[in-house]
Amino acid sequence: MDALDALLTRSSIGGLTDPAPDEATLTDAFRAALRAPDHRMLRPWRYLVVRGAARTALGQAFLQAALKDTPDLGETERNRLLAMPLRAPLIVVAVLSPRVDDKVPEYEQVLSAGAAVQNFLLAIHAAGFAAMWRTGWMAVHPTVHAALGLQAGETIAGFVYCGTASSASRTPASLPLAEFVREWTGA
Ligand SMILES: Cc1cc2nc3c(=O)[nH]c(=O)nc-3n(C[C@H](O)[C@H](O)[C@H](O)COP(=O)(O)O)c2cc1C
Repeated sequence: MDALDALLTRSSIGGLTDPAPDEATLTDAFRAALRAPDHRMLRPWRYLVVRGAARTALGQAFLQAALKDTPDLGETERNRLLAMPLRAPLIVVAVLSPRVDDKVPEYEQVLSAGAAVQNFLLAIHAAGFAAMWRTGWMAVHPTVHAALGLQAGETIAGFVYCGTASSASRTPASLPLAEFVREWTGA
C-alpha cells in the first residue's frame, strides 16, 4: 500500500480480534511513531504494550479507578470495565511525557504526541491490521496512571486498541474540501 492510499483508506475499527499485529509490524509502527514531527526533539512520548493476561490487569485498574469514584458500582458496570481491554488482542498505551522547555510549550508536545499516534495507526493499517484510538475518563484517572507506572506530569494520549478487523472495514467518508480549505490571499 502506498503512503497516500494508507492515509486515505485508514479508518478506526472497533471490532478487533486475533491475530494482533506481529512483532515486525509493531516494530515498524513504533518506528513510524517515533518519526512524528517533534520541536527540539524533546521526545515527549513513550509507549506501553499490553497484551495477553496483562489486559486483564488493565481491566482491574479500570475497575479500581471507577470504584474510587463510585464505591457502590453495580455488577454490570464492574464487568463492563473489566472486559474493556479484552476488546482487542493488543493495546498500546501512548503516554504523553511533556518536557519542560523554554521554547516548546506543552501544547506543541501534545500535538507531537498526537502525530505520533497517527503515524502508528497508519503503519498498523498499511500492514493490513486494524486499530482504534480510545481515551475516556480512564486516560486521565490517577489510579490508572499509578497502575501503569506513569510519572508526575505524564498522562495518557490514547489507548490504541490493535488487532485484525473482525468484519469488513468501511470506506471512510470523503469530506468536501471546500468546507475546510480556503485560499488566503492577504487581502
Ligand atoms: C484523542 C482521541 C481520543 C479518542 N477517544 C475515543 C474514545 O474514547 N472512544 C471512541 O469511540 N472514539 C474515540 N476517538 C475517536 C476514534 O478514534 C475515531 O477517530 C473516530 O471514531 C472517527 O473514526 P475514523 O478514525 O475512522 O475517522 C478518539 C479520537 C482521538 C483523536
